[in-house]
Amino acid sequence: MDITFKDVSYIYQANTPFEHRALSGVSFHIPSGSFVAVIGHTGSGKSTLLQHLNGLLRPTEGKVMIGDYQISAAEKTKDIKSLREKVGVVFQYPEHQLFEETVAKDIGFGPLNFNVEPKEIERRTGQAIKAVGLPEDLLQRSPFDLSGGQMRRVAIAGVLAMNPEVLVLDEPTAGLDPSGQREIMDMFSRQHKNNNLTTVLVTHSMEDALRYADHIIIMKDGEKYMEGAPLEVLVNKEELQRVQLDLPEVIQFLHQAEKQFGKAIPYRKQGIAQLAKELTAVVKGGESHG
Ligand SMILES: Nc1ncnc2c1ncn2[C@@H]1O[C@H](COP(=O)(O)OP(=O)(O)OP(=O)(O)O)[C@@H](O)[C@H]1O
Repeated sequence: MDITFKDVSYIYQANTPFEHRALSGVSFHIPSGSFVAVIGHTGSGKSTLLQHLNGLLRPTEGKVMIGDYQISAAEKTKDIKSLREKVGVVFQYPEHQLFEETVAKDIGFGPLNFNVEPKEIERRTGQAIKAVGLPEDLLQRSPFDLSGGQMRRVAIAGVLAMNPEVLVLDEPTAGLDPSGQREIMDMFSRQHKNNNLTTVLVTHSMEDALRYADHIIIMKDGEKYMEGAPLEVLVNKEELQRVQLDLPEVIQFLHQAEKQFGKAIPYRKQGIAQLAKELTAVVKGGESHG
């Protein structure tokens, strides 16, 4: 589904002494099928922005459009329940929301709420647990007997079992070990491609933004600071430093190599082995030319 923000502002606790403007005049368009990373310093408004995507928050000013749904302060959104069926949100630390007696019931909770038939719930539950890389024999266990990483996967499986068209991910790998982080992000990337999803990821990892996203939105103090293709936005050291963000490590490395060997190696998301080859060629080229 296409996602459009038109001059969206959001004020927490408006008209109280605690009023806080978390978003100011934010506009962007995400075409259906995109994988977008939203990055920005702590408090820049990323989570607030995400919560507009399934109508959990309504803009104080402006308008959010998701497919045919419109969310604004002025009008009531038609059929918000069906919007929530289509937009799956993985909140930060989603395992804190597990509560059922069995893993199967937790994964099937969302579809059950949307009146999906029991046979279909069973089918989706089986599919979702496999998708997150857990064995089916965990289905009858209590989610509270599992490890933290397994609980995270169960919570994610619950979102996948809704068969969403839009996947909204708020730092979904926070607190996992590095191999778990990579597995989960690769799984989201597969889901995105195989199910033709529109994915919006909030992350503090510049590496993940570079590796997985095809479009980047950078937030600063509640405003959109920059947006564009990863290889335009994430290579701009000065602009990133202004919002206290670092270049992704691979870009830092290539900048350093350029300083050292006097020749730039353009980054095109080539893998480590290919980069090593290109770097070797630069080093050897340097040697052979004296
Ligand atoms: N319920 C709330 N009431 C008042 N202010 C809030 C509320 N939730 C968030 N804020 C404020 O709104 C601003 C934006 O918060 P938000 O959580 O969207 O930022 P963020 O970029 O997601 O931060 P982080 O990276 O730390 O998760 C912050 O200044 C925050 O303190």
